[in-house]
Amino acid sequence: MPDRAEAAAERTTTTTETTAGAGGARTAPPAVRVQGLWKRFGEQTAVAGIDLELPAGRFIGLVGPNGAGKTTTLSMVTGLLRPDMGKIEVGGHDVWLDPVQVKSRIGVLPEGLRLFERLSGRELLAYTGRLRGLPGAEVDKRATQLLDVLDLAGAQHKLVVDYSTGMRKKIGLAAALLHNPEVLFLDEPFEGVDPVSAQTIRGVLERYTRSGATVVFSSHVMELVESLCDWVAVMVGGRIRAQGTLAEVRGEAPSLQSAFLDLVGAGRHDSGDSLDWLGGTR
Ligand SMILES: Nc1ncnc2c1ncn2[C@@H]1O[C@H](COP(=O)(O)OP(=O)(O)OP(=O)(O)O)[C@@H](O)[C@H]1O
Repeated sequence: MPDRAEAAAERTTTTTETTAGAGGARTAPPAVRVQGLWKRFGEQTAVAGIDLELPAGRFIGLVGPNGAGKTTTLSMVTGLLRPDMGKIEVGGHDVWLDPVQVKSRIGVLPEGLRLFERLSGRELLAYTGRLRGLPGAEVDKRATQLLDVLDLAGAQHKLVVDYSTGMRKKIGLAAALLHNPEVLFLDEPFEGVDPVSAQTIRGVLERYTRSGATVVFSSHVMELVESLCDWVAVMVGGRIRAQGTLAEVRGEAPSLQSAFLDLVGAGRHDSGDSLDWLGGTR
């Protein structure tokens, strides 16, 4: 009998969606399609031949333990890191053969976000908007709205170098959203963000996906993924262990956290009992 991890892996679904148009049913490409993706760093295999099909218009969580390969995967999918092997498409366009098409359609908030530190928040948005080819007046309007919604209006003239971790995440998110991308990729967007700002970011992202756009974000925080995402991919040791709707991946487990612990085999780890010298009387 398969264990819960195997059963969840078997629940993996293919999710090319069909939309009914005036001329009848047509197949919309998935937001992201990954086939046979590999990346090695020397002896270390970070991503071991994964296939992924992320449906459009969903809030998608990419979850996995430390070192699972999430950042490496997102870096390859967003055109920041060249794969050793494999094919990646975003909205039907090949990321590495058609990079301009892809980059005009995506927004990215990468891990270890590097920003133009000597610009103010507003200048950063103005610069990003012009790089994206938006007219100046439109950039001004959108920047003002984003700064307001993300509660950065008061800090808009401060240099980015002086921003806190959470403020950096928020200005990075504003820059990633400015051109209204079809797919938004976020690596740990809530890390270092206070609960009030997290709620604001959440509201912005929920509104964005309701309009038909796709969010793909990586996180370790299962409660967050469970409350935000309607579609989940679980990565362990460079491989995809399960992908599908939240309900499919959760299966019979009481929570995503519990399904995740089963999938990563957490029950087989020493949970600290061997540290018998730690604590107690000295
Ligand atoms: N530039 C690099 N050089 C060498 N090894 C790397 C490099 N980048 C990643 N790795 C290795 O690849 C594996 C996957 O790393 P990655 O950062 O993609 O994992 P992750 O799932 O994002 O982890 P975390 O949740 O801890 O951020 C790890 O073993 C890591 O040490």
